[in-house]
Amino acid sequence: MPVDADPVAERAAETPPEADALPINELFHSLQGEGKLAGVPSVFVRTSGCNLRCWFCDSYHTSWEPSHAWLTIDEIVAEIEGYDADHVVVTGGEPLIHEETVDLLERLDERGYHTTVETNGTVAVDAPIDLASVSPKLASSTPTPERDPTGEGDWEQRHEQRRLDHEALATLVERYPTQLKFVVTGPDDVAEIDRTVEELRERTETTIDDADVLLMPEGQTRSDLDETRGVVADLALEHGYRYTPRLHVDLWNDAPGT
Ligand SMILES: C[S@@+](CC[C@H](N)C(=O)[O-])C[C@H]1O[C@@H](n2cnc3c(N)ncnc32)[C@H](O)[C@@H]1O
Ligand SMILES: Nc1nc2[nH]cc(C(=O)O)c2c(=O)[nH]1
Ligand code: SF4
Ligand SMILES: [Mg+2]
Repeated sequence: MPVDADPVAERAAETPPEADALPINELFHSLQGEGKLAGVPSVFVRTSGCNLRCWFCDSYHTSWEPSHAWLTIDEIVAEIEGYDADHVVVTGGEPLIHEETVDLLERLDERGYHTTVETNGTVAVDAPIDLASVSPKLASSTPTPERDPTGEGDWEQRHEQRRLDHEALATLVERYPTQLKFVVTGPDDVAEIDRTVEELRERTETTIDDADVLLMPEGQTRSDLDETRGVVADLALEHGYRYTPRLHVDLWNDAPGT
């Protein structure tokens, strides 16, 4: 359920409290829609704020136009404990730009939760993470002036400079069980996926199987996915990578809190 419609929002501070806190855009219970754990009931904690600006970002209100309430780590943990779930997905925005995300992950680990972190792979942290769900951003994600949803085009260069950090990616792959989940817009993306995976294999001792490389169709809505999912499934088959659906979009389209 989005924070705006949640009772927590009524208690939540609009400015950062003194205690350890995170800017939270939404906190809800759903089925993990993406990746190796697709279908698993999970609590989602969505932080606000991102260091990138993908033109296609399906969480516009955490990146292009961030909005949030400040919740203390205590409040977030209490809210999570109110659901009957043992999996927690920490996402954003980019959750790893906030130091306090590490504190949240430590508290969840102490309580025995399985944690997945959805990250763009540009920030390496040291935290108890059970699955690093890393989604490195390809050139096709860059907000060129024609694609920038605000029409300004002023994030193009910053996004381009930051989107791939091979050192951070290698650290994440070495530290955590990892899935590499690439958003695919079409066949032209595959060459950059091949190069990125190769570069990573050269930088790390850790084995990266093709089955750990997931191709996910770009699409914020069912009708977007109607255009992309077949093409991306065929690319996965052709190149030996894994396909991941966007189960939540198939089930609930682009409804918030799903
Ligand atoms: C909103 S992001 C938040 C986490 C992190 N910033 C990242 O990009 O990995 C959550 C996931 O949604 C994916 N995503 C965002 N917009 C998408 C779109 N239009 N189509 C498919 N996947 C998308 C991201 O690549 C990432 O795997
Ligand atoms: N159901 C559901 N599964 C998801 N897996 C990753 C998500 C994300 O936004 O990070 C997401 C999401 O927003 N909803
Ligand atoms: S990195 Fe993630 S949250 Fe940031 S703009 Fe891209 S998809 Fe959105
Ligand atoms: Mg999402």
